[in-house]
Amino acid sequence: MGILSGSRKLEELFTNTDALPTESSKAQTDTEVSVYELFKDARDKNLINTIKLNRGSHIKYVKDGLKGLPTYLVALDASKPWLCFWMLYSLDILGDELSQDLVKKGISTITKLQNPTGGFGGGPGQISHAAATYAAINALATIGTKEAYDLIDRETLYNWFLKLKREDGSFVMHEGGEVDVRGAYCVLSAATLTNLVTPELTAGTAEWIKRCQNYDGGIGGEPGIEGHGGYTFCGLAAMEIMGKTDLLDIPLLLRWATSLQMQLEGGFQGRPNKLVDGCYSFWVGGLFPLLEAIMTRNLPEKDVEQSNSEVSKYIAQSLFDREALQEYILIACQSPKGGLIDKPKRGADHYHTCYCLSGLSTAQHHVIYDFERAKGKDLDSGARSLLWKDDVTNRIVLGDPNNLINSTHPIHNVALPNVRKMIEHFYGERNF
Ligand SMILES: CC(C)=CCC/C(C)=C/CC/C(C)=C/COP(=O)(O)OP(=O)(O)O
Ligand SMILES: [Zn+2]
Repeated sequence: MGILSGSRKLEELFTNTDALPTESSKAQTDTEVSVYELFKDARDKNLINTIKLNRGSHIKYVKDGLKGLPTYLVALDASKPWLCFWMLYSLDILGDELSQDLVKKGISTITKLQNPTGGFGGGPGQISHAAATYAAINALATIGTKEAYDLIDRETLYNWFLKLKREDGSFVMHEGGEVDVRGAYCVLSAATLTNLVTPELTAGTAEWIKRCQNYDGGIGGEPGIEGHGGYTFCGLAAMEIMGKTDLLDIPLLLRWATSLQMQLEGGFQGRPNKLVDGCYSFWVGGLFPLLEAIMTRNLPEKDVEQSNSEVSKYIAQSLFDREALQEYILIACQSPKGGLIDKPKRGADHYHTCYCLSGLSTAQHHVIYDFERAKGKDLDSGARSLLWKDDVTNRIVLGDPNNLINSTHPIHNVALPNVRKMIEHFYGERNF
């Protein structure tokens, strides 16, 4: 179906029959057929304004998953920290307080994954991996207790980070492993939360990520590779951590990202001409708070001060269709059995549950960078991560007002207060 180049509400699709797919243009893929039918049904029953997030059944899905964790772990043997993160984060963002028992289990699972030579593996006895380490640190941030923070051996972690670093500034995913932009993001996100970002760690990395941006604006896994939402998020967030987004072509990236929101579904593709998938609600949807902050920061002073200026108003109104994304997630991505999904007719899994919820949170909240507080100060990456705040005056909650979930941090994808708590723990009192 046609690519949505501007913001177009699905509501418009429902009231304007010209905008609906015609016999000749509709039903090009199974996803489009299912989504079309689901949306038509929702329109016929006038459900859009009362549509509900099935919070209770998603919480139950995650909790049942936690009970069955030993079974999952056979199939997903190398993904233990990811499962911990996806599940604990999903509960947290849905507003379900983590029980003492869960906190204890989370800490004991992650303790067993830490290697004496630094970093965390995907399972006990497995070599350390950048993605597993990122997930372990995010899970510990979500648990949010002193015991969770203090299990991290920062000295060996830092030395291991340096072992992943290559001369050209890129990072491998594990010793002897493949290079890609996920490595830079995973290392720098984890290093920011644990106060380990140094000039030695970041030397050359921004220049290497710049080489991963393509002619169309998207960022690929490594230089010369097609851009993809997952890698683009990693590249942009890593650049933001280093304060080096000026090296990227931001207008081109913005154009690429906006073109991935589909008119029919309201959800995002991960790259042009591919299918919409619920997880890109975060990997692509999550680019917009970062892009908004970067563009606002780059505005000439007069546009910022003049709050009614066209350009700052345009940026503040959001760069993507926040309602259409919520429609896709709420109508097409909720499994009737609990948990969230890639697209209709697929089964739920914990990865899609986590990233559909992160995307929902990003669409509901307007999380902004407090650049006024940053002005004129030379802040480290931890201090900059603390400057993100939830602009409560600009929330959009589609359907039932109880659909509102907690806000997530645009760089780390951990609930905002948990990022604050962990940074305050590792950096001490921040004076700015
Ligand atoms: C922090 C971290 C580890 C981030 C991971 C980011 C992420 C989701 C990367 C995706 C990589 C990729 C090329 C998927 C394409 O799969 P596909 O061809 O099956 O999917 P597509 O058709 O939707 O492109
Ligand atoms: Zn997916």
